Amino acid sequence: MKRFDLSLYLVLDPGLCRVRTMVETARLAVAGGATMVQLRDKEAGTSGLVATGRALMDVLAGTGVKLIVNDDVEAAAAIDAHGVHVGQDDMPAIEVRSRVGPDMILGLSAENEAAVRAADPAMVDYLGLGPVFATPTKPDHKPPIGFDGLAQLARLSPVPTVAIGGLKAEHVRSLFSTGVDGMAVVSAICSHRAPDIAARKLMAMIESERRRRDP
Ligand SMILES: Cc1ncc(COP(=O)(O)OP(=O)(O)O)c(N)n1
Ligand SMILES: Cc1nc(C(=O)O)sc1CCOP(=O)(O)O
Ligand SMILES: [Mg+2]
Repeated sequence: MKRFDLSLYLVLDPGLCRVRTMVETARLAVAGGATMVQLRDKEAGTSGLVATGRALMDVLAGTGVKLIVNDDVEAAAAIDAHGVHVGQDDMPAIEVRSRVGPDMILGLSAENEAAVRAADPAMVDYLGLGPVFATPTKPDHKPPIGFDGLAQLARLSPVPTVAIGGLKAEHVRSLFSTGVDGMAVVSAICSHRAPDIAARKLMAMIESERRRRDP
């Protein structure tokens, strides 16, 4: 049984971390309550990802927070990361699974019903659903699905789900009423002047929303 908590999923972006390194941003965000971290750096190449990924693994050691590597299966294996995340246009999940073995967490993006229905729970551990809203963080994003589309996809999913795309603190209540298991953010934490404060506020809102729904 793989253990991971999608509640507050930080996706790192070196451009948006601005004054801090991704490693320092992750350290602060986890101190504030982030439950999962993804290393996403489109420019780094495998060797750059491996260097940053190893430093992230050091920072996350003992916290229980999982490190997921975006796109690059080779880097994920070299880092001995906890998992890898791929999209519909990346290496197919079945091939990723055959390369990383049964124990690594495998996340897959899904933006429509067909993609959710095609997800095989024997291969995939969670789905990233979105974008919920348009976002400048990923200029090539697919059409936004909104909360209604998100609720429909979450209902159909055979595995836990995390929503992504344009999500901020003011969305927590509506977001968790769709049935998703977590909220993935880039700018809401990376671009904040204090990533620990941003994460603490988001996590407090998530926990309060969960208590309200399930007292
Ligand atoms: C948690 C999560 N969900 C979705 C994505 C997007 O993945 P993908 O569609 O492969 O796009 P890129 O991130 O590779 O640009 C994600 N990274 N994380
Ligand atoms: C990495 C990513 N994937 C998306 C998808 O829709 O699959 S949207 C996105 C970027 C989300 O950034 P922000 O929280 O700053 O809006
Ligand atoms: Mg990808």
